Amino acid sequence: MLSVVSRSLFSRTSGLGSVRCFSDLSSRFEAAQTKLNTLTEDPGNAAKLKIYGLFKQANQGPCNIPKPGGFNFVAKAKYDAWKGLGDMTQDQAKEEYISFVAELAGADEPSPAAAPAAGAATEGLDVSQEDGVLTIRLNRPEKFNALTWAMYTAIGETLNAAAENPSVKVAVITGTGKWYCSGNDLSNFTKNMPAGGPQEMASNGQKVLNDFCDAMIKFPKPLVAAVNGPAIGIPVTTLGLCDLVYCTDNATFKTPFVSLGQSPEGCSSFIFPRTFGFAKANEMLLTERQITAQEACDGGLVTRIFTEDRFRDEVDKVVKHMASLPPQSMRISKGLIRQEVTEKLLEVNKRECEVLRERWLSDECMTAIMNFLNRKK
Ligand SMILES: CCCCC/C=C/CC(=O)SCCNC(=O)CCNC(=O)[C@H](O)C(C)(C)COP(=O)(O)OP(=O)(O)OC[C@H]1O[C@@H](n2cnc3c(N)ncnc32)[C@H](O)[C@@H]1OP(=O)(O)O
Repeated sequence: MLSVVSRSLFSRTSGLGSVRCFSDLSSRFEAAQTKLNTLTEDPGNAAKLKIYGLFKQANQGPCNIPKPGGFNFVAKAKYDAWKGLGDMTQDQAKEEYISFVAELAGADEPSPAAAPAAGAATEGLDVSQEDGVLTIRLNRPEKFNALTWAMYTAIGETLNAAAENPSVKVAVITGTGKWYCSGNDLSNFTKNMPAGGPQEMASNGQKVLNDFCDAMIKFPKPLVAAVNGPAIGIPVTTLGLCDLVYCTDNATFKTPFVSLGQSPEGCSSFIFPRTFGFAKANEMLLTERQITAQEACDGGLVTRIFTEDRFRDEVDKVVKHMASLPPQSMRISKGLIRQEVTEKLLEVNKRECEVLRERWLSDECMTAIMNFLNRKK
């Protein structure tokens, strides 16, 4: 019977590395070792063996010792924990070690992943994390999940925190109820009127939107949109900033910026022509035609379509699989895929927000907004 893996083993795997490295990964690895020593709860044998194996792999690479013989069950358990990591690279083992310690530390105290809880404290937003998957859920179904300024800010801050939190491997944005999101809450323009009047409101809105889209552009891990129903406006345009987009077969996509006296945002002025081609992009951005899930998938904006009854399970399968993969390789791969466009998207976002600031002060926009808000009177 495997005797309890001694705490001394545990402490041996958490001593500070003798070689002081100065790469980011090495310093995060060293910090994780320090963190391990502060845990107050014994994580159990399985966790200690996992830590041991990852520590050996991180420092020495694949297991290079003979299997212990006889009745030394602890030595055999340690050998198996190390050998079982196969040819995982030292960097991957460091990342896994960091993530696992963050998860163990999460049991002791709020990990940076809990920082998104701030998002959860935002009305209309639920933020949760499980098995490395951070879920940002738009939750104001009575308004078809329309986005308030506070929601934009909280989503951006949540993504920025998750970017630096090793226990978050993948982020998902989705909606509650029948709608994914009906876009910017058009009452934002009246509810956010500061003492400085429309000029100050427009400048504030410009920063809120710019920071929100920048957070999506810069997010270094897989960002997945789970489009659970119809979408209008910014939730449609920012799909181009996501790495994977799944939708239900009843989802529809519409971008009515011109009729609202506004202009494209979410980098759609750059991404849509390159996704759909100019003719189809113009049909969306200028004629405002609503397109179906199939058209969005055929056009390359949507990765895959699922029927409503299978949607959540199918998306869960994909995101949990990605969350189980080596995080360093995932981060590097996404960086390579995005490397040509990231700087460009930051520039495009800045320009689109500058133009929108001017649009929000225009008579065309104010008239359109008032017409919407007064339409039921
Ligand atoms: C920081 C600033 C960032 C700015 C970024 C800019 C982004 C650009 C955009 O997003 S443009 C797109 C904006 N969205 C829209 O134009 C959609 C407006 N809504 C509608 O057209 C309709 O409400 C509908 C088609 C979504 C649904 O119509 P339906 O008739 O089925 O239902 P209601 O109209 O009665 O809606 C139910 C209640 O939900 C409220 N609501 C829905 N969407 C919005 C919205 N975007 N803003 C504000 N409120 C919205 C609607 O007012 C109803 O509420 P009520 O019951 O209190 O009247």
